Amino acid sequence: MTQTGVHQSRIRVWSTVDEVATDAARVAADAIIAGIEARGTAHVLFASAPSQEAMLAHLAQDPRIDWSAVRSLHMDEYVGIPPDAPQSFGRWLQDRLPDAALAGFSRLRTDGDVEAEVARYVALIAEARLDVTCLGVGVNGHVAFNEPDAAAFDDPDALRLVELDIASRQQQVDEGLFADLAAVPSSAVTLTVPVLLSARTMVSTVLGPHKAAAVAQALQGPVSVGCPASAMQLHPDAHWFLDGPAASRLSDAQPIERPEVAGEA
Ligand SMILES: O=C1O[C@H](COP(=O)(O)O)[C@@H](O)[C@H](O)[C@H]1O
Repeated sequence: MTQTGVHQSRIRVWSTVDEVATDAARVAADAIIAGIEARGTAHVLFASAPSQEAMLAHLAQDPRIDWSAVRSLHMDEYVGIPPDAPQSFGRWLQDRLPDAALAGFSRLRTDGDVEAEVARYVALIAEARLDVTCLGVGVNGHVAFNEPDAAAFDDPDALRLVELDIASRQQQVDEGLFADLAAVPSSAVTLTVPVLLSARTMVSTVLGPHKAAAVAQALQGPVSVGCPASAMQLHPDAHWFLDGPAASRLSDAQPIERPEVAGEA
């Protein structure tokens, strides 16, 4: 697939991180509430990343959400990381979900029998009807740990063991999560692209100038495993929430809402 600029993704650019986060959380909340209204329970897939911090803080405080009716899953985990390590994606999410959501949070543990844990999590995913995936994009265009040229958009597996791209590992250092490259695990388990995209709604929150190239490639480049985030062009209900620096390399190839510009909302 090499289509470019013909997709229906909604792109909104805001001036401040708080505005980005507020808008993204509102759309995620609407999808969660719709899931609860339709089926009594909503299933949400969360990324565990700094870009998601403010969005999740707003979402957690949304008084419209009955968190006891929300089933939360996460996307990926480093292989072998201790469950209480601050870099553990499962711990990151556990620390940020509201208390009422914790009973419904299924954590992916990789500190024991990884094969058995993958089988357990695959079964959970198979049962889930995902209402919304909340994610960001890596500097190299990865989503979860689906790395450029290693990801498959038609992957038959739901979860797989992957080696991390050097750019992904360096990103973790640059974000202050690990002291140096040697400290970043080299492998992880990740939900695959078809699973991420199986949610009814995609809420992609991307911040900062270091993401500008990946955002432009994802939204205005070809749909290609060279940029795994470009798969979102194929999703019928994908929403992108960007700050100005992250959006700085986008052209006007498709409509971009810029409510941060007075009078243009
Ligand atoms: O959703 C995701 O986004 C992050 C990129 O966000 P950042 O906050 O770390 O800059 C990505 O690394 C992660 O794998 C993905 O799941």
